[in-house]
Amino acid sequence: MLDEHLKVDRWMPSTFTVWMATFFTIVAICVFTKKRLAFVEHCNSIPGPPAPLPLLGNALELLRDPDELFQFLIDYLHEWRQHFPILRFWLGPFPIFLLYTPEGTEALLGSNKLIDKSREYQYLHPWLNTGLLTSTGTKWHGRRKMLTPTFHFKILEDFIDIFNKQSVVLVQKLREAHQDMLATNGDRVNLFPYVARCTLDIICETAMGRHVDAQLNNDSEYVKAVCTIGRIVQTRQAQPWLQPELLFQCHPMAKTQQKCLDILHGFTDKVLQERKAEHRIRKAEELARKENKNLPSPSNVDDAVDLIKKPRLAFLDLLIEASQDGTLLSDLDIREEVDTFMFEGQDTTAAAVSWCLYLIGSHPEVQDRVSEELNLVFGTSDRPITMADILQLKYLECCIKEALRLYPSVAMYGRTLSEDAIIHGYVIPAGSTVAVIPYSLHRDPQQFPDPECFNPDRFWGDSKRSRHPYAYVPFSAGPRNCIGQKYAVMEEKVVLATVLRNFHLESLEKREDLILIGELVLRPRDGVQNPPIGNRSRLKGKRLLLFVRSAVTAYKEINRPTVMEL
Ligand code: HEM
Repeated sequence: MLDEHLKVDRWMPSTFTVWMATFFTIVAICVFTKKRLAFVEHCNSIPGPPAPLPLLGNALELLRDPDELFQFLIDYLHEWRQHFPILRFWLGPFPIFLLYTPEGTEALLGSNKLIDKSREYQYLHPWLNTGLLTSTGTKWHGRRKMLTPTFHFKILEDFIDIFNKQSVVLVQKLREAHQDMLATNGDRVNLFPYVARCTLDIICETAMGRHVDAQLNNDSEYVKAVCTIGRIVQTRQAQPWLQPELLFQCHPMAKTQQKCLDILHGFTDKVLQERKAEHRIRKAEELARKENKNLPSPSNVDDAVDLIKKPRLAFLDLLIEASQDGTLLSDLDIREEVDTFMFEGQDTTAAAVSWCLYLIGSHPEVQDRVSEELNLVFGTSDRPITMADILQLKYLECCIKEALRLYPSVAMYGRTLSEDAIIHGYVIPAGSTVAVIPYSLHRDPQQFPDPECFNPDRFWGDSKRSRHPYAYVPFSAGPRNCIGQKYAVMEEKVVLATVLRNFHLESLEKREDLILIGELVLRPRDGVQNPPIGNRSRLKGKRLLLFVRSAVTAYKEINRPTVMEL
């Protein structure tokens, strides 16, 4: 009995211990509060609106309908930039600093140290894990070095066939949509999903060497999963209560996400195993051929690229090659990179192509010049587009660049600072989120006079020389710029040229009437039809309109005028 009493006593803290624990807790709270107050005071010395509520900051001002949020932010920045070069907001207890000047953008993106992605990217982790887009530190450095050769010009050249093939399907699908529309006495078709399915087919074939045939079969499980998971990520980014993992797991969306992940990862894993088997056979054949013919080994990079480039390989094959039988990259490593390409390479290009079509369709004089250029390069032939053609389509390239200036596909990208950074003379403390807003940056009147005007000539010839190197960053810039930039511009050129060789476009919706949504990509609210998440289905209205006729009048009949929606 006594023994038991003593046992209990041993576990009871003495009064001294309680006093010490209380004392240290109070000291810790005081130190934390002092530090926090100094941090808040410091952040508040950087230009920004007052934070009306201590814990919520400016969150309530930003808690708006998604239809309004992007426009609100842009309008706010437009006013703010007249007075200050940087904008600080408080998102709850976290400060976020927005950049929209070339100098500020250079300070962030030009740094080799500030390469950590911001918190918002973590919702991509279930799908992409930590691939090139979401990784950091030594992992990112190693991967970037390893993946750069897979975007070599000679390898991209092989993809032109795929760009051509899928663009032709797009034209065929637009024709069918046009016919359906006539048959149902409609006057418009939503163009954006057609383009999105085309870019999905392209990235799937170039990244994995497999067809998902999104254009021919938009009921595909994989296609639906890609679209749905994109919606889930952007929903979580916009809704703070879905961000903590624990709360998210209680929401039905978590189940939907798991279903999508099973489909997406299952597909990539299956293709990976098939391609690895094909790779082994190819290697064995290559070895046999070499032994027979005693072929010399490659003497420089170009020869080496030549060697791995035949027959046409997808990015996945190049990763298998680079993995050195799993010693440098495991199957999981390869999967996260392929999934990253699938994510980064689809919506971004779909938005870029669609915006460019919309803008060209709004400016007849620009469209005339594009048509002239197309006639010059292709005459009356409807042959596929070659690399030589792509290099000649200079004015079309200016249109692509100017469309990306006005409507950059990635409306915002952010970093978490791993150390203090000095931007415009302000010390931005380590741990903060800093984001570049290309939409505003690209409208700096010093760099782009009359910034709202769609004028592709801004990019003609040497005109970009007079601009700050960080004034135009649709593909980001510095060490973490877009690895797929060349691929994207080549793809855009082929898709646009193919559509414009077949249709004449006329946009009916005025730019000032568009409602912009800045989610994973910048899109017009009523221009994209996404599959619903779970049971929620959103029916889209009809906003961005394109008036479509036959394009190259020299050799194609002019169809009855019709109207298409973007
Ligand atoms: C018009 C089309 C595209 C645009 C506007 C675009 C834009 C961007 C931007 C702004 C970033 C930086 C994001 C950040 O810092 O968080 C980025 C990164 C990246 N992009 Fe693209 N992109 C496009 C197409 C593509 C394509 C087609 C691919 C692949 C096939 C691709 C692959 C990547 C990857 C892997 C990264 C991460 C690079 C790194 O962190 O090292 N992108 N892209």
